[in-house]
Amino acid sequence: MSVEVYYDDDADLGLIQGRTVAVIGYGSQGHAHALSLRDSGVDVVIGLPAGSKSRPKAEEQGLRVLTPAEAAAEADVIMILAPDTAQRGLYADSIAPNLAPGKAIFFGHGFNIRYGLIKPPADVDVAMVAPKGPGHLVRRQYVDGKGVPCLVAVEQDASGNAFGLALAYAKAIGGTRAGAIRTTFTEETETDLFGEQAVLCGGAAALVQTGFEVLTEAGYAPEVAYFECLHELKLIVDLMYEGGIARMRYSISDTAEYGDLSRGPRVIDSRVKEEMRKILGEIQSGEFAREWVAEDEAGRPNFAKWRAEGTAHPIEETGQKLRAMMSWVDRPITETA
Ligand SMILES: NC(=O)C1=CN([C@@H]2O[C@H](COP(=O)(O)OP(=O)(O)OC[C@H]3O[C@@H](n4cnc5c(N)ncnc54)[C@H](OP(=O)(O)O)[C@@H]3O)[C@@H](O)[C@H]2O)C=CC1
Ligand SMILES: CC[C@](O)(C(C)=O)C(=O)O
Ligand SMILES: [Mg+2]
Ligand SMILES: [Mg+2]
Repeated sequence: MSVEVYYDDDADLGLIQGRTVAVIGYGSQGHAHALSLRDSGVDVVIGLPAGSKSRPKAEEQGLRVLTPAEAAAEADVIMILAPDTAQRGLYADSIAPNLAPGKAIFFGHGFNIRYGLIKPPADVDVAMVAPKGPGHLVRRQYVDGKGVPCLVAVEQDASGNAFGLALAYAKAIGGTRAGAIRTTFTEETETDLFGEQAVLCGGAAALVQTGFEVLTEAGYAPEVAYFECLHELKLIVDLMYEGGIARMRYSISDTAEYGDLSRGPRVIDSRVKEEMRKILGEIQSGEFAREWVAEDEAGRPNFAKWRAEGTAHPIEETGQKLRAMMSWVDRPITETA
């Protein structure tokens, strides 16, 4: 592999155990980082606004909860795990006034640093520890004695040991058990945004909805269309996840494989690839970030409209009815470990 990968033996847990870490936000990532840091012997304090609905959850887990400003003032390392759009205001109001030389500010995603929305002073370390999985899986893996691979990056090395500190943090949440890959804020941010827009969320959701529409508009039963376009996707993705596209093709019938090889490139054709390049260009130029920040500042009118349209899509009603028949779909991955 051409990337640098670091494991438990490369990381010194002592570097983080001697510090107080403020985890700002207690959602998907925040709860996983905070609980695993604590279980790794790190002094943890949670930063949440007074009215936050996450407060009772953190307190029930025995964590000390302060306001973001109070937590940032106490901490040596401040991990920002609030929503990306909240981070700029949070930083200006609560974090920046409580930074001091020698402190470190950490992120779980590089958006605000990459697009210059947060500009920390030169005398603090700026690093990222970004698990490549949802927070609930990060926590579940840690509890099981395993880990989710992490991306680790340093944007600013004021102390001279920012990378060591970030690796220690990754070890404390189980990341170096699986492997921590060194990257940059730019690479993590741009690839993360591209992946979620073009392939994982945007691309996959549009593919599923469009396939469902083509079948139902042609008169096929929505229930049958749901099974073919959404339900079985998990089976196929699980095969790819376990052994790549080759493993999936090995497992399916020859009829399916011939259809895949001969028809797939007609669906995802050169026009789609060109559109993907355009989307990547908008991410690289900052156009997407400017659009999203403006949309958020305007109260998210398009976001709300598109979200409502997605919820009203006929595939959702069909899916709700069918999932009620599936006794095994009863443990959402959002359940706390
Ligand atoms: N979801 C994931 O699996 C992944 C997320 N990331 C990154 O991790 C970061 C956190 O995302 P995620 O865990 O999904 O976020 P969530 O939306 O799950 O949780 C956000 C948390 O921040 C709190 N919060 C909201 N506003 C503020 C504020 N102004 N100050 C302090 N806390 C606030 C929320 O409290 P309340 O309950 O009151 O709303 C909630 O506890 C993001 O940068 C994201 O890109 C990276 C990899 C994967
Ligand atoms: C794929 C979506 C993601 O990038 C993630 C869970 O990694 C996100 O921003 O939520
Ligand atoms: Mg991601
Ligand atoms: Mg993302």
